[in-house]
Order: sequence, then structure tokens, then C-alpha cells
Amino acid sequence: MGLFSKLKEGLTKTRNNIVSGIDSVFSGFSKIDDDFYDELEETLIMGDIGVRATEEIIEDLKEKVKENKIKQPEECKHLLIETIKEKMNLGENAYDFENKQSIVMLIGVNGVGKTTSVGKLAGLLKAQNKKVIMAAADTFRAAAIEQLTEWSKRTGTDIIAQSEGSDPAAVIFDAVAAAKARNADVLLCDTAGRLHNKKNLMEELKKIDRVIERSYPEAYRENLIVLDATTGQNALSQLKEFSEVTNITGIILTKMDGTAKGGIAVAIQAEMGIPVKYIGVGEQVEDLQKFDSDVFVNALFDVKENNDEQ
Ligand SMILES: Nc1nc2c(ncn2[C@@H]2O[C@H](COP(=O)(O)OP(=O)(O)OP(=O)(O)O)[C@@H](O)[C@H]2O)c(=O)[nH]1
Repeated sequence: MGLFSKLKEGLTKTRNNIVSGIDSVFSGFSKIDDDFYDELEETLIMGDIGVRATEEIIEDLKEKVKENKIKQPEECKHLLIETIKEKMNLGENAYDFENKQSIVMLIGVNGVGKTTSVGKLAGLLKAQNKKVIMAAADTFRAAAIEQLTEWSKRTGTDIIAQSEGSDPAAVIFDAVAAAKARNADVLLCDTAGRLHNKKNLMEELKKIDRVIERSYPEAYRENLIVLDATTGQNALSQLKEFSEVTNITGIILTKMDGTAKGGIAVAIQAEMGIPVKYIGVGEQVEDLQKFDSDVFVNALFDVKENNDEQ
């Protein structure tokens, strides 16, 4: 199955949730008036697009409808799609780290799919012939170290780990030494997510930061927060909380397969201005995709893509 088809399949529930509602708004109203916009707004919010992002989308849509002198609700569907794409467009190159010697930290609360995402990301990078090392800096639970070790075997990636309970900063120190000695391209770090204790988390992330700054200041840094799409608006709150303690450079949105809450990708990117860089659409190594918001919106609204057959 091609990437776009896989994405479309993964987004089936989200599409049913958002698009069927939107379609009935477009077909249920004979003219564009306040009631029409109210109904559309409600449908987008129900689809997890986020209150602020939805308000902005509706405002922009109103302007476009005026400018284009559109009278029929059906005619403004493509304008809605265009507006959502514009709102999500952050216009930056999100994947610079792939071509630099970089340290990529994966952070986020437990259970969101961090360890799995480290494994999948290693798989993606290895497919590009990159030399990758994993650091098991979630030393909080032995299971997390074991799970990452499994992923290292599955993807043929070197792993640096210590025993449960050891200092995560010490693991990172070892991993940095290994990355330099082995001339690795990307060092992928799994971390523990103890959001319930913000102070500890902040101290731990700061300590790791200091270790990296001291031992590998020239490394390109990427801090990716892993968020579980099935948690909808909770994912947005986690992002806000983590943004207060560290500089988040991007998002991995997991479990996009089988959730009706995929609209959260729009809310996150439009409201927070932080790019979603990857989405998880399953549990296998190949189930991590680079995120392209235009392609995503097309898949969501079932707009035909040229590369549909790929
Ligand atoms: N369907 C689906 N499942 C996923 C995806 N990503 C991760 N999972 C599953 O989610 C569960 C939790 O993933 P983990 O990688 O263990 O999550 P974690 O954040 O590392 O959690 P801890 O190890 O407890 O810190 C696992 O069963 C994964 O297989 C995804 O994109 N789709």
C-alpha cells in the first residue's frame, strides 16, 4: 500500500468524524449566513481542530467568501480546505537534522509511544543509510530499557543503556561519547516522562542539556515531543506544559490510525506554531510517516493526490 493510501486508511475515523459533519453542513444550508458559519464552527471544534484554530479558520473563510463573492455553501468547501492548509503552513524545513550530526531527544509522558517512536525513527533513518545510535535515557522503568533494546535489535541500531535507576544524564554522556567515537549521524534519545512532577522533569532535562552543551556543543539539536492523538485536546495541554520547561522543536503525533481525533494535528500546528514532523499510523517499524500538512488535509478531505497510486 502506498504512503498516501496508508495515510488515508489511517485517517478513516477522523475523516468520518470531521468530513461527514462538514459535508452535511455544506449540503444542509441553502445560503451562507451566520447560522451556516456557527454550524461549521461547531463541527470543526467537535472534530478536535481546536477552538482558537477554528475561530481563525472561520474568520479567514468569511473574508475569502466575500472576496470571491461566493453565494452557495457547496462552493466554499474548497476555500475551507485551502484555509486549513494555509493555517497549518509553517513554511520551514523540518528535517534539517537528518543531514547534520544531531541529537534528537524524544520527550513526552509515559505511554504516548515514545520508545516505539525512537525505534521507528531509527528504522526511517537507517533506510537513508544514516549511522544511528539510540540512548536509553528512560531509566525509570526496566521495561522501557528492554523495549528499546528490542527495537535496537529489530532495526540493527547500536544502543547505549545502563541499568534501571541510573542517572539519565550519565546515559546521555556515554551516548554522546559513543556518537562522537563512532562518527554517528543521529543520536536518538528516549527519555522518561514524569510530567506529574514538573520540577524534577525540568531539572532532569536541564541536566541533560548541560551534559550535551559541555560534551557536544556542535551537535544540531532537535527536541521532539511525542503526543498520543487519541487523547485529543489533552495532547494540546501536554504540549503547552512541556513547552514551558523546554524548547520543543517539533512533534511526533502517534496513534493516528484508529482514532477519530486526528483533527488535533490542525489544532497543534495552527495554534502552537510548532510543526508536527512525524505521525504514527501503526505499531510496525514502517508505520511512521513524515508529516506534510497539505497531504494530510488532502487525505482528510479525500482530495485526490497525484501520487495516490504510489
Ligand atoms: N496503533 C498504534 N499504536 C502505537 C503507535 N505508536 C505507539 N503505539 C503503541 O502504544 C503503546 C505505548 O508505546 P510506548 O512506545 O511503550 O510508549 P512510551 O511513551 O515509550 O511509554 P513508556 O515506555 O511507558 O514510557 C505500545 O503498545 C505501542 O505499540 C501508533 O502510531 N499506532
